[in-house]
Parts: sequence; C-alpha cells; structure tokens
Amino acid sequence: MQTKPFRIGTRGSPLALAQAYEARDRLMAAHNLPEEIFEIVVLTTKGDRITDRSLAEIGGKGLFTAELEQQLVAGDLDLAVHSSKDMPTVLPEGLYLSAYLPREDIRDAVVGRTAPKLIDLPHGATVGSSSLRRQALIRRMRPDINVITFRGLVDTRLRKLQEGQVDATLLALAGLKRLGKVEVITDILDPDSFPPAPAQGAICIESRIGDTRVDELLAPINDAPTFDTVSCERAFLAALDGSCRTPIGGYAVCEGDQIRFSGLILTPDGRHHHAITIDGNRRDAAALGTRAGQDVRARAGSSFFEDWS
Ligand SMILES: NCc1[nH]cc(CCC(=O)O)c1CC(=O)O
Repeated sequence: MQTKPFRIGTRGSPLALAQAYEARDRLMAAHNLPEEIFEIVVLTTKGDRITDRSLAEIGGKGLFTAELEQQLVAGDLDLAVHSSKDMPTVLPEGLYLSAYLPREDIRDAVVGRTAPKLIDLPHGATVGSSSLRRQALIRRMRPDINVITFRGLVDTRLRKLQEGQVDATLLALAGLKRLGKVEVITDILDPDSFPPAPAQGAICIESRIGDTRVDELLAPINDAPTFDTVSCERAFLAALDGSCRTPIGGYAVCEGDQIRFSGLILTPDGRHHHAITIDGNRRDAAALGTRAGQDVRARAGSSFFEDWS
C-alpha cells in the first residue's frame, strides 16, 4: 500500500470526531500504519450551523453531508466518516458507502429527570426530541406527553434537561456510549415497541466509486453483518422515499446466512401505523428492505404520507 496520506473528512461535533478517530484507529491497526498516514480534516456543515430549527424544516439530512461530499468529489478528501442514520438514501453521483464499522447498540436511551422511564413520567410531562420518529413513538405510548423540538449537540440537550426545560429526552445509546456518557441513561427502549431509526448506531465511510486505493484501505475494516443490516434498513427507507417528514423506524438482525427485518411507519400523532416483519437470505438484504418498504407503502396508501401533519 502507498503511504501518501489519506485525508479523512468529518464534522466537528464531539460525536463526529469520536467516530472519525474510531475509524482512523481501526485503519491504523488493520494495516499497521502510523498516525501520520491519516489526516483528519474537520468541516462545519450547514446542519451544524443551524441549530434552532428541526431538520425537516431546514431541508433534511443532506445538510450534514453536503460539504464533505463536495470535497470528496473534488478529491480534497479521500474518505468521509458519518453516522449512517444521517445519510440521505440518494448519494451524489460518483460516491458510495464503501464500508461500515462494527455496529454499536441500535437502541434509543431515555435520559429522565422527573422519572427514569417514559411510562412513569407525570401526566402532561414535557419531553424534548427533534426526531419525528421519536416524537411519534412517544405520542403512541403516551398521548398526554407534550413533545417539544430539541436539537443541538448531545451536551446542549443534556444541559437543557438539567436546567429543567424538559422532564426527559431521548438519545441514541450508541452516541452516548461513544461520548462516554452512559451514566446519564435512566432507561433503554425495546426496539420492538420503540424501533430505532434505520441505520442507527452504525458508522459508515463514504468514498469515491472506483478509488481502488481507498477500497483496499477499507476492505479489512468493513463489518459484513453491519453492511447487510444497514443496507436492508436503508433500502426500506428509500422505498418509502426517505422523506424526513414521515416517522419511520426499523432494524434488521443477521443470524447465520439469514436476515430478519422489522419496520414501522406511523403518523406524527402516533395514532396510526403500519408494521412489517420479513425474513430472507443475507445475500438479498437490500432487496428485502425494498420489498418491506413497498409492502408498507402499498398498505398505507399515499394519503398516509400527506394527511396528518
Ligand atoms: N441525528 C443525530 C445523530 N446521528 C447519529 C446519532 C447517534 C449515533 C448513531 O446513531 O450512530 C445522533 C444523535 C442521537 O440520535 O442521539
């Protein structure tokens, strides 16, 4: 392998940096390469700059990735490290998700101030979350809860909680683990009643199609079960058009050469939903996710995606 430095792009949030360093450390270990071979390049994205409105309002997931992708296409970066769940289902031409690191825990965690569990919060309690999926799932479980938009860095959200702005908030367990903050967690939600976002807990690497030097670099750190489960989940999202405006949850699990996917779409008020569980061969992971999405979409009908907001 050549030893010209690899430029690794990342956002500058503490979580993004932790993920970029994890990817770099795995690359160093897999190839027995020194730190100097990797240069971590930190970019600020539009999604980082605008923190007072929900993602759906300001234009969706691509806001966290556009700057990194422009530099990948231009050749100023060799790879970019992302949270897979923040990745749009359609990538710019010439780029692809070339590797996935071994997945962290996929579940959502509760950080409760006035009660540890969502079911025990006082009547009419306020919960902060800007995720449409989490908002809808909370309302399904507890229609009396007042859900307010709550964006920003993990530390900002925890500070707002401490200040008493909300009774509880929800965060991805994976992010809290990567930041070394698991001690704030008061409950962990069962993925069957509270499905995570597709691709939650998985770090992916985006790079140029046909860049064999980078493909060879990444091959030994790619985790096959994560690649298959996330490909299945992202195909589900894509079949439902991945719009930021529909609450969508779902996760896949591999066992031997088999994969099982469970997915859910719901209305923002949490009152209506359509669910699916589907099994197949891991070879067909993406096709399975597509079929699950098409099935749910057909059962829900087009009005499901428009009528409720
Ligand atoms: N949208 C923000 C985001 N993107 C990825 C994670 C957590 C880490 C992961 O799921 O891999 C988070 C924070 C959160 O949802 O609490």
